[in-house]
Amino acid sequence: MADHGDFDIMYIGTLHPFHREHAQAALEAGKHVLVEKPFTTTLDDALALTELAEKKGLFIAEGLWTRFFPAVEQALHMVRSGSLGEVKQVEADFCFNATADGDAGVLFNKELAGGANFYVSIYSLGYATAVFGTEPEKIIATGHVQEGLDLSNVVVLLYADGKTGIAISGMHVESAEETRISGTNGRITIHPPSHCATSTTFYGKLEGRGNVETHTVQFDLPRNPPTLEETGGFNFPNSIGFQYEAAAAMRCIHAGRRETPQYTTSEMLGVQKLQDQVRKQLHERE
Ligand SMILES: NC(=O)C1=CN([C@@H]2O[C@H](COP(=O)(O)OP(=O)(O)OC[C@H]3O[C@@H](n4cnc5c(N)ncnc54)[C@H](OP(=O)(O)O)[C@@H]3O)[C@@H](O)[C@H]2O)C=CC1
Ligand SMILES: O=C1OC[C@@H](O)[C@H](O)[C@H]1O
Repeated sequence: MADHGDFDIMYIGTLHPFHREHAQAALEAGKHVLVEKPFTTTLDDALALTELAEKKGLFIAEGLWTRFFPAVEQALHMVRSGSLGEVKQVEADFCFNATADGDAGVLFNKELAGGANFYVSIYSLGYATAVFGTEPEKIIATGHVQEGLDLSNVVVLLYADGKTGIAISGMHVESAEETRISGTNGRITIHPPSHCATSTTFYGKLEGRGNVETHTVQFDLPRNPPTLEETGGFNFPNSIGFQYEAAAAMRCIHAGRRETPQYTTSEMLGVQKLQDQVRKQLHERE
């Protein structure tokens, strides 16, 4: 397909163990690539792909669609512009009961790189790295692992200056899926489903302990196509918001950029490195 199609970019949405091979084939055929999460299943594979993209002068990104939702961009802008004071804590979770979904087979298949870490951890971990970066002083990961598959995991990232990121992921319960980012002058909540959020609330500290002013922002999603019902509908919440990521990739390619500013290659590789450490710790515990 990569060798024969008249198109610029390939979106790799295949099963986890095939991402490297399929993205590599696309790059070798001269196509830009947007790869579904997890970008690859090992750091070595991630490095091989990004090096190849660089050599070929092609755009490459992991499709962490969360980063392109306007609500998330707004929240991260507030964090970076100092509205919360000095940010010290990020708490994020994403757990869902995978057994309640129809086709959960691959999620419980070790050979297909199933498990909570590969499937959803990027969403909660990605909030910590968006705020504090990918070089914590210490990372502690633990979870419930059965026969090589993590059903749930908790990752604590300790950064310099008393900063902490907490990322919880699982395939076992329906969690709140709310992200809280707290600073010395206030906090911001990215409301559920925070991996594809459409609203945030800022709580700014006022004089006196516990007194806050609140400001909620709501972003409308793009409209669903009129043919959605005929084509079977979406499987997951806010899926129409996938177009934010697609539009960002298109803008980058038109501008000759090889990565997105919302989720740079350097951050993505840093996350892959952390993920390798998380999996090592998770599986040591089994
Ligand atoms: N961002 C998001 O919202 C979501 C992201 N994902 C991610 O998307 C990716 C795919 O997951 P999901 O859509 O659930 O998986 P599916 O099983 O629904 O789809 C996988 C696709 O890959 C194809 N495929 C499987 N094996 C091969 C192969 N060896 N060569 C070529 N094509 C192959 C399948 O083709 P065929 O049908 O012909 O077998 C199918 O079209 C994963 O990385 C997952 O984590 C998943 C859900 C939501
Ligand atoms: O990546 C994903 O996997 C789990 C889904 O529930 C979620 O919507 C999707 O983004």
